[in-house]
Amino acid sequence: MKLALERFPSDRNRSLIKKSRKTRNPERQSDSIGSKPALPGQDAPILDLVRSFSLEMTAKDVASLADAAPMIPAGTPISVTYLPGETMPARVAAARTVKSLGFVPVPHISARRIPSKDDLVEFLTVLDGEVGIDRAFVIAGDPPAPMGPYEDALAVIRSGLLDRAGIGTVGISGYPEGHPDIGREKLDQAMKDKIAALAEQGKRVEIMTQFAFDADAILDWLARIRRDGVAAPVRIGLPGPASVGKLIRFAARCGVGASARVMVKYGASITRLLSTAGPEHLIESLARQRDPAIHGEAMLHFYPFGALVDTARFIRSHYGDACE
Ligand SMILES: NC(=O)C1=CN([C@@H]2O[C@H](COP(=O)(O)OP(=O)(O)OC[C@H]3O[C@@H](n4cnc5c(N)ncnc54)[C@H](O)[C@@H]3O)[C@@H](O)[C@H]2O)C=CC1
Ligand SMILES: Nc1nc(=O)c2c([nH]1)NC[C@@H]1CN(c3ccc(C(=O)N[C@@H](CCC(=O)O)C(=O)O)cc3)CN21
Repeated sequence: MKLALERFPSDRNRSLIKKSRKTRNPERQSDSIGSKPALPGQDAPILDLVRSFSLEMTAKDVASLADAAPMIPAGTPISVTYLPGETMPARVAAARTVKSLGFVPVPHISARRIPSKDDLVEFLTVLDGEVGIDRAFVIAGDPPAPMGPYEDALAVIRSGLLDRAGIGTVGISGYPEGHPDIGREKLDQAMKDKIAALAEQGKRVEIMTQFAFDADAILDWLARIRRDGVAAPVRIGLPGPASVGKLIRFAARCGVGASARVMVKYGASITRLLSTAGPEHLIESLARQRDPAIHGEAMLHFYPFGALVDTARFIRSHYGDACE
């Protein structure tokens, strides 16, 4: 906690930054008397949405997290993805780095990738003993069949092992655009079952969604799960700034829709694969259209896809006031 706070601009500097933001462009300021905000990205609906955002990293991103840390607010939850080909010690080391830099580690547990109960116990015991965690995210994982005893996220939750590591808040998945291999009814049922099982264990639940590019799909899905009685806070997954080629590659790999229509709306030029596209238009649309009475509690969860520094810089430069 201390480290990240120390890396923050001092209060004096912060007020200078705010002042310079306000006075940087007086013409734009006077525009804001009309319907347009003074600085895009710095008005209340957008800041409300961006505030309390979370991030994702892989075990490979440890070095870049140290570089990104000064730009990330202390206490930000940072998920550590459970990728194949990364070792358990590397995942634990990543969680330890997250914590030592003043953030909140959210290790992922990929049910289908856990070879045995002993492996899960060991992972959780080491996380508890060497890092100290309050949160985890439980996901089935991409393997078409389980590699060990856990068929899905519910099986990990029902194992009761999360208790041993002192985990109080458990993240589960959400799919604003559905899942290519799992039907909507099955996904809805799984979400309800996981929430019920976690409630029985006295755990807090947070839904962290698969990333998506389309504000309408996200808001429709949010409205639908709220109508179905799901009240848990939702972290809306969205990509950090990345080349259009990378966005399309990750979308294909993760089963996320990236139609030409949606990508153009997102602000990505699909004929320019090397150009960079960020989520600023998506965030703007979400902020303008969302209504807490319909969509419930919603925050943002950024997937940097290996570019943590770029994502942290993007958030700070576009939405600096949400980082205070
Ligand atoms: N949202 C994200 O960030 C990530 C999503 N995934 C994807 O999420 C899938 C499902 O994970 P959860 O939402 O936690 O599901 P879940 O554990 O809640 O399971 C929901 C239902 O789908 C079935 N199922 C689970 N994984 C499946 C798969 N790969 N293929 C076919 N059926 C499957 C389960 O048996 C269960 O009936 C993973 O398989 C993977 O494709 C994987 C990694 C990260
Ligand atoms: N169905 C599904 N499967 C997944 O594995 C998955 C999702 N969905 N949704 C998003 C998360 C985030 N995931 C990832 C996967 C890889 C990197 C990553 O950093 N990969 C490269 C570097 C990036 C690059 O290819 O340029 C690496 O070095 O491993 C990040 C996030 C995987 N995830």
